[in-house]
Amino acid sequence: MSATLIDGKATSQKIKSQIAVRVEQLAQQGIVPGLAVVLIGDNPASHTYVKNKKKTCEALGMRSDLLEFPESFGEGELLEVISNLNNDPEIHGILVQLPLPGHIDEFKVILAIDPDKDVDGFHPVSVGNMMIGREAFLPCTPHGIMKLLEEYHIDPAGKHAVVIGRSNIVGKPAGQLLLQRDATVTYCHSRTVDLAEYTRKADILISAVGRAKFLGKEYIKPGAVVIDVGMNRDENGKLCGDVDFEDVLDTASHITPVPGGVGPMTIAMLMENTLLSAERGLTETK
Ligand SMILES: NC(=O)C1=CN([C@@H]2O[C@H](COP(=O)(O)OP(=O)(O)OC[C@H]3O[C@@H](n4cnc5c(N)ncnc54)[C@H](OP(=O)(O)O)[C@@H]3O)[C@@H](O)[C@H]2O)C=CC1
Ligand SMILES: Nc1nc(=O)c2c([nH]1)NC[C@@H]1CN(c3ccc(C(=O)N[C@@H](CCC(=O)O)C(=O)O)cc3)C=[N+]21
Ligand SMILES: [Mg+2]
Repeated sequence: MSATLIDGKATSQKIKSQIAVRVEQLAQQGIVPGLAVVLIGDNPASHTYVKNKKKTCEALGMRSDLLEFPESFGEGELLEVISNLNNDPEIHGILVQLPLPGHIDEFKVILAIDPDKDVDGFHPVSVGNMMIGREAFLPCTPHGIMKLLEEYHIDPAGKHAVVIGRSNIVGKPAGQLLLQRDATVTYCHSRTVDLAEYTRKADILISAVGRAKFLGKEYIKPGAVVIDVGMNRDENGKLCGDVDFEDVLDTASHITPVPGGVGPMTIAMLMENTLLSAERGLTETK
């Protein structure tokens, strides 16, 4: 039996068409959701993602400003850019593409973003609100994963979810959102002893490691749902995930492809957060 493909591309299209309707409703009130993407340096992968975000914004009738600066851009200058965006009423969302050059303190930069415009969900206020189950901008990749599970009627309640990776932007919040949906959650990371011992007990396996074809079928419990967050290049330079897709196809019950799985959902959730921010501006006076 071959696993069911979890189609992130199709699911993200569906979500984006719903977003487009709401963008149109806002337009009738003279509001255009605006996202500012700040990109420092010339990491080619970052450029691809950022272009993707801009294209999607425009397709949905949203405004997207790309602010590009050289690798040598100073921390103080960046903080000033953010302060200006915080005060710009036409900007509803601010995304600073990570990673930042080594001379810039990432935490300081995230802290400078107005939590009301924190569409990445990386600000400690957003993280804290998410942790205690209050309203917050949810981090896009973990939120996208939850939407995929929902779309495929996979209820995490009572399941054992194993998350490989504990970064602040993917692994850690992914485990939290699964916990909120009543999964029993195990985190694994580079210091985990005998990884397969854990992953073979996973009903839902989330891999956010960043190593090409890291997981073969010996890591997978028969019938498991496999969510592959990894974005890697294989030996031929082709985009691939952490999971050896072909190898696990007969073991897993569901699997996300790379590309076409989690990635497109991340972008869709970013658009949704930006829209939500613009909609909130209507009901709140500041
Ligand atoms: N599809 C999408 O939308 C997105 C995809 N990505 C991709 O997801 C991947 C992860 O991203 P990110 O979380 O930012 O990456 P990080 O490098 O920040 O985190 C990687 C995690 O994997 C763990 N790890 C590394 N080696 C092993 C190992 N041998 N066994 C078990 N765990 C290990 C690390 O452990 P430790 O903490 O101990 O170092 C760390 O927690 C990347 O490929 C990235 O490109 C990222 C964001 C969005
Ligand atoms: N502040 C910040 N926020 C982020 O959300 C953020 C970031 N920094 N830094 C980098 C990571 C990575 N990330 C991806 C988003 C979309 C795809 C995506 O669309 N992937 C497509 C393929 C893209 C391609 O063809 O290259 C897919 O999987 O189908 C991938 C990766 C967001 N990130
Ligand atoms: Mg840095």
